[in-house]
Amino acid sequence: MASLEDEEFPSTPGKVKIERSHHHHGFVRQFSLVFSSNTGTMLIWALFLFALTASFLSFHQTGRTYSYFSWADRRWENEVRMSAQIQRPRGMSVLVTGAAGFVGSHVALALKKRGDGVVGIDNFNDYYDPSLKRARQAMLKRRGITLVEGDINDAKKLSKLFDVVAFTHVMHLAAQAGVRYAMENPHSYVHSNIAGLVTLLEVCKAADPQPSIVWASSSSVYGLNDKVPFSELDRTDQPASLYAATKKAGEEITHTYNHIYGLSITGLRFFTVYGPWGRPDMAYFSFTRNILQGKPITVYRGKDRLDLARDFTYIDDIVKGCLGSLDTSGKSTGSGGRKRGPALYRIFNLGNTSPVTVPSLVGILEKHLKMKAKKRFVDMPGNGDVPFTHANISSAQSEFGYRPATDLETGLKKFVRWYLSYYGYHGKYVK
Ligand SMILES: O=C(O)[C@H]1O[C@H](OP(=O)(O)OP(=O)(O)OC[C@H]2O[C@@H](n3ccc(=O)[nH]c3=O)[C@H](O)[C@@H]2O)[C@H](O)[C@@H](O)[C@@H]1O
Repeated sequence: MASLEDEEFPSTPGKVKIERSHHHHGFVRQFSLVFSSNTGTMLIWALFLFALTASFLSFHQTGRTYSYFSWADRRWENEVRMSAQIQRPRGMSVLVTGAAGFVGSHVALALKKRGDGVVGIDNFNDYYDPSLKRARQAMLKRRGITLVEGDINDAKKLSKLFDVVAFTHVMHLAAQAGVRYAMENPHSYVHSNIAGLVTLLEVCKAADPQPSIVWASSSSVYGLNDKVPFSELDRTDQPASLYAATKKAGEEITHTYNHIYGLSITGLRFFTVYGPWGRPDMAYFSFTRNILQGKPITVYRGKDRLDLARDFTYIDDIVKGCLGSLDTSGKSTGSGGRKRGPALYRIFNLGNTSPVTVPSLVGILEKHLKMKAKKRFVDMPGNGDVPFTHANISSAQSEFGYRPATDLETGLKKFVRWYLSYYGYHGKYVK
């Protein structure tokens, strides 16, 4: 299915969005061209082609605008509907963007497990090894979750999904992540975290009923803020990386959609999430790989050789926070492009509330791996890193009982166990 989907509907970065009306205009333009030519043969040919197209369309027509695309045929629709089916009283049907990603795959599984309907979408980009994303997809598939291959910039594909399923919620986790990579590929951040976000919001705004939206912001929005622990009320106007800036922009953009169109929006500021099936670009993951392969690791140090620290948060805690947010998000209030009343707009920190330094992280990994790391200390390059993060989580705690339960030592043990079972001791499958 995926390959056919690709052929019919390639979703590449920078691809121009085609509005529904453009088809119509194109058609009219073609027609007037035919009429302006004076050759009878042309006219006959045009009529013949028109009849052919019309019969093709009516044959495949199911009352939906784009049902004649083969990726969106009956079989495809049924599969999507099945995946979205709710199997508990008062359950929800959730569109999870970035469902082949680290947090996305975990959240999708947790929702399905408790009886909610789930459909995923992911563009399977190669920011990190796509085979890991495919393995997550296979895991979701085994649990009855369909993952559609597509980019969140593809408005047509998103609208089609909303035509097929009246999603009650969107868990928006598709993004260009990574703090330091923003210097290498700035436009990928704008593409996914800004343009993609707006496309998704436009589709959600137009959907009837509108879904409630929960999405991933980032602890990095606190930037150069040095008041600890970070509270949602602290200033977030001094981002240290383009990544952080695009997440901050997302918070402002979602606010406008809440304000104008009545979309219920919850932004979650994740604090350095780690765990099984994690992201290979993150420090705990690449350190593990390098330690096992006997390769050196680079440990950054801050000003005056101060250790950097992160409020590392275990994936299961983050998943609980995501589900808690979905459960308390209330309804969107708009329809037909206008809001009918106020809708929730919320922002929560989801952290662990106990920062750990990077050298301590390495120490824990050494212990679990029973191997010594070859550490190279390097002064923190000016590439977007912040010296430390530390979440105040009282807001999420009082709103939906968020209470992180896994410390770094325990969480990394689970990660290492997964890593060894997935890649093997020698990491021979690691690229
Ligand atoms: O909290 C967040 O919102 C962010 O958390 C992480 O960003 P970061 O905390 O920088 O996570 P890592 O890239 O795993 O780095 C963790 C620590 O290790 C350090 N590090 C990283 C890489 C390296 O080679 N050496 C090294 O010492 C970093 O400076 C940082 O202090 C994620 O990668 C971001 O996508 C996410 O948005």
